[in-house]
Amino acid sequence: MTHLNETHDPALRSWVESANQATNDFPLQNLPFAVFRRQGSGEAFRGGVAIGEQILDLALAAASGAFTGEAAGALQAASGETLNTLMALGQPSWSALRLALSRALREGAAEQARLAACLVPQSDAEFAVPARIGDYTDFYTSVHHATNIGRQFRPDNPLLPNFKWIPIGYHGRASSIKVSGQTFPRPVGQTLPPGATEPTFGPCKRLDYELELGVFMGSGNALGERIAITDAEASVFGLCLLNDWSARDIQAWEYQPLGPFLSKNFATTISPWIVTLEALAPYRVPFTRPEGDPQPLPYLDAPANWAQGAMDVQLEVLLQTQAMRDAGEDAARLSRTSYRHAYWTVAQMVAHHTVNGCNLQPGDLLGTGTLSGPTLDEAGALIELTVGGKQLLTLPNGQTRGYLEDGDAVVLRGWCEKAGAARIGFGECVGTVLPARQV
Ligand SMILES: O=C(O)/C=C/C(=O)CC(=O)CC(=O)O
Ligand SMILES: [Ca+2]
Ligand SMILES: [Mg+2]
Repeated sequence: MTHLNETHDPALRSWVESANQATNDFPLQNLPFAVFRRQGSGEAFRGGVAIGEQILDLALAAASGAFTGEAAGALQAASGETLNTLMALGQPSWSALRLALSRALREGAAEQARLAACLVPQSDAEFAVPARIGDYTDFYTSVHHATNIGRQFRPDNPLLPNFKWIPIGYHGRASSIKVSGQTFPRPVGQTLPPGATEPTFGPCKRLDYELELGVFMGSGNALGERIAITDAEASVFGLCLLNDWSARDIQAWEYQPLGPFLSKNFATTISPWIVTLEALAPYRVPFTRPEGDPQPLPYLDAPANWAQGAMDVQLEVLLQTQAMRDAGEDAARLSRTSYRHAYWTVAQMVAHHTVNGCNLQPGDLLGTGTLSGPTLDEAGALIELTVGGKQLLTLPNGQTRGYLEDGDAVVLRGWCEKAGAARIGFGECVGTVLPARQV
């Protein structure tokens, strides 16, 4: 599955000075992809790779003839308005491009003069959704989230018996996925007030976020074929941050028997940067299950999945209210966890999704599901942190929250760090709630 190579060497330094700062999300060992243009320029969007505080413009780099061979083909494929063409090329091409970028951005590289002319400061850039997302599926891979939220929705039966056998998911909505910076009006819809027998219509009163990672598919599979668990990771292009905004009161009324519908399809926000699985290789950790839990069925089981199927990605959620923004106060942290606690891995999600011959295509997006850790302060949604809105959170400025209010901005962050490896980060995923439209 994952192999460390020269691109992971923590001693590597870049001629882009800002990439060498220890706290930076985008050192030479990361090299995540986005689609960007200069803010307000009206230029075409094109692929870019983060390096320190800069973006290497991949269209300009391709035009400069910087690379040869497979890396040059991959660079060309990353020059368009979406990364789908690059994603479709497959893992050997992504890896060839990563190696060429790593070498060309290193201190002393012969390409420095040519590529220095292809840098755009991130502070001058605006981003787009990095791929044309044909389909979006959201999984439910955290047993802690499933148990906590199950207590709210199904007090008698919080964790349904299929959870430990099937990576549960629902088909989401691709059209309302937007990039970090998204604003959206509070959704309106039907809800059943407590004790009532008939629903009412109006603005959502229980608006929530969900802390997730998004999985961008690369090469995918043909209709009727399946991706074996042992091939699954090679078909994945990379990971981003994902906020699956959720209207809990709408959800509670509509979700049986077919699952979430209008409660989750009004907005989904993703981070601009996609961190490749190759960049995440140093942060792979063993996948574990509690003693006595079922062995996965054979199509969901592989030795490599146990050995290093999980990933230690640190995650946090922060909130900045309108009052905090007006007072110039930073966002306050609500919770922190790690992706390593997931009950199903990326490889299991892909193997399961395709086992019936369903085709995943380049640019398709899978959500991991809400990533809650084992303790309640590691929860990835307000419905868990506030126990259904009943135990209010107090923010540093004294404001309290059960669910989200208008003007609230939710910030997701992700990063990996440990001794002996370079720290790499995902940047941020920010979205802001606006007042509901007139109903
Ligand atoms: O347990 C339920 O009925 C509902 C669960 C969710 O709302 C979560 C969902 O979107 C999947 C996830 O994020 O884990
Ligand atoms: Ca979700
Ligand atoms: Mg959503």
